[in-house]
Amino acid sequence: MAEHPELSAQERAGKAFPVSWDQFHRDCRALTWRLNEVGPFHAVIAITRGGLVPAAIVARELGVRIIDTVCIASYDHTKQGDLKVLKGISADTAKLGGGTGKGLLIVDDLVDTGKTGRLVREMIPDAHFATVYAKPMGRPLVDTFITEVSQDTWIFFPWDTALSFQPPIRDGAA
Ligand SMILES: O=P(O)(O)OC[C@H]1O[C@H](OP(=O)(O)OP(=O)(O)O)[C@H](O)[C@@H]1O
Ligand SMILES: Nc1nc2[nH]cnc2c(=O)[nH]1
Ligand SMILES: [Mg+2]
Repeated sequence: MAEHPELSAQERAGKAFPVSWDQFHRDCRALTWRLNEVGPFHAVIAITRGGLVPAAIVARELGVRIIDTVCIASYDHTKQGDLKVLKGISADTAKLGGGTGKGLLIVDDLVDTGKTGRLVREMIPDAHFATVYAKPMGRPLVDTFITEVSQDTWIFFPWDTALSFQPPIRDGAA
């Protein structure tokens, strides 16, 4: 990853993994089937912003109505900078997790390098950490995930993309 610092993470990734709304919903439901065996959970904590969408689906399926956020900014589109915690978990949620996060479920869309996940884990080490997708570097940080993609893959989420014309494969389309 560090060989071409001038390139964005997406440019270094090379491979594209586009995910449709339909596929994402399906993968979130598959994630919930696994989490249902681990819970129950007192609350769901979404790592914003990407974690908001899976958190809504997972919380609906698990019947959890207490949803909190940890707001972290790092990637400026596709370049990762220093992580900034803009908002931590609320005092009410921290109390539900006994201070260490026991019985709390952290949800994010993906782990890549694992930097974001590691930061949140440090805040509440006993919480369960679930993501929909995982890349090898971040995978050891996650307790439950659905699909692993290679480190050189960039995942395109449906809220970041739109339908557009693609040239035929014969003419050089990816
Ligand atoms: O494992 P890492 O290398 O830390 O990367 C994973 C994080 O990167 C993305 O968030 P991003 O910082 O792009 O913010 P966003 O969720 O607001 O889009 C993604 O949603 C994860 O939270
Ligand atoms: N959309 C998106 N954001 C990321 N942030 C870190 N890795 C990724 C990725 O593969 N896709
Ligand atoms: Mg994110």
